[in-house]
Amino acid sequence: MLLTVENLDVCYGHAQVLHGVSLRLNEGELVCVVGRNGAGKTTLLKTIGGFMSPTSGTVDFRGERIDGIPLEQVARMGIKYVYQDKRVFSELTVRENLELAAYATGQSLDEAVAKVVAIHPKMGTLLNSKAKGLSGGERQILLIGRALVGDPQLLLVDEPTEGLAAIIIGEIIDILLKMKNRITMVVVEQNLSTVARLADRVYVMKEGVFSHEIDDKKTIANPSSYEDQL
Ligand SMILES: Nc1ncnc2c1ncn2[C@@H]1O[C@H](COP(=O)(O)OP(=O)(O)OP(=O)(O)O)[C@@H](O)[C@H]1O
Repeated sequence: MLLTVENLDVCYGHAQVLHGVSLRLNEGELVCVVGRNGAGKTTLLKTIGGFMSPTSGTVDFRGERIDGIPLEQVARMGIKYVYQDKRVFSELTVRENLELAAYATGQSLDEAVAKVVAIHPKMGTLLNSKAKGLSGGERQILLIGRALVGDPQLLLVDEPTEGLAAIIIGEIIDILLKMKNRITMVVVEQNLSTVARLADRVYVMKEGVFSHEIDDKKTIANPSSYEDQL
């Protein structure tokens, strides 16, 4: 098991948002977490990624406890978080955005550029463009490529298709499919047709609790069969 989350309780102040959440993830798997707005999906990713500490429960990564350890240490262990907000360093060029990621991980700029070009060759023609001029889809691709710099072992991807046009969503799904099996991923998604194409396993989150786990490929591919569980 690459990641084991056991009985996680997480609070913002006095408000408890996650209640006894447990999740396991094998190496190479792509697991989707689905649920309505406010269900607690982002909070779960933030807790795994070291941005928040649980009030109780544990997070184990490669057999080591990582809950409550400093964020930089979690990142160094090979867990990267792709934020929901699609924020890049907009005044910097694509190349400079990658340079920052390269610097932070000790990889060379060439290696960092190669990572993003490998998932989306067109990015090679945009290296000198300011990131603020990128489309929403290109920005998301830059963020995913940037997260791959340093060769993480686990990628936490928060709503990668949110706010994007259907044709771009298709491109993002193709990129995630290309990465599948090479890197283990937890992807939070509200768009069930995206989930149907991507997921090996699905957790349905409702009001801070995992209400269902779906591991049958046929069921996953037929989202209308589980949309009423959201
Ligand atoms: N910083 C915060 N302080 C207080 N409450 C918060 C904070 N962030 C989130 N919450 C609350 O925690 C609950 C879960 O939020 P979370 O963002 O994890 O849900 P989500 O399933 O990811 O939803 P979304 O799709 O809207 O991002 C919500 O009720 C939200 O209002």
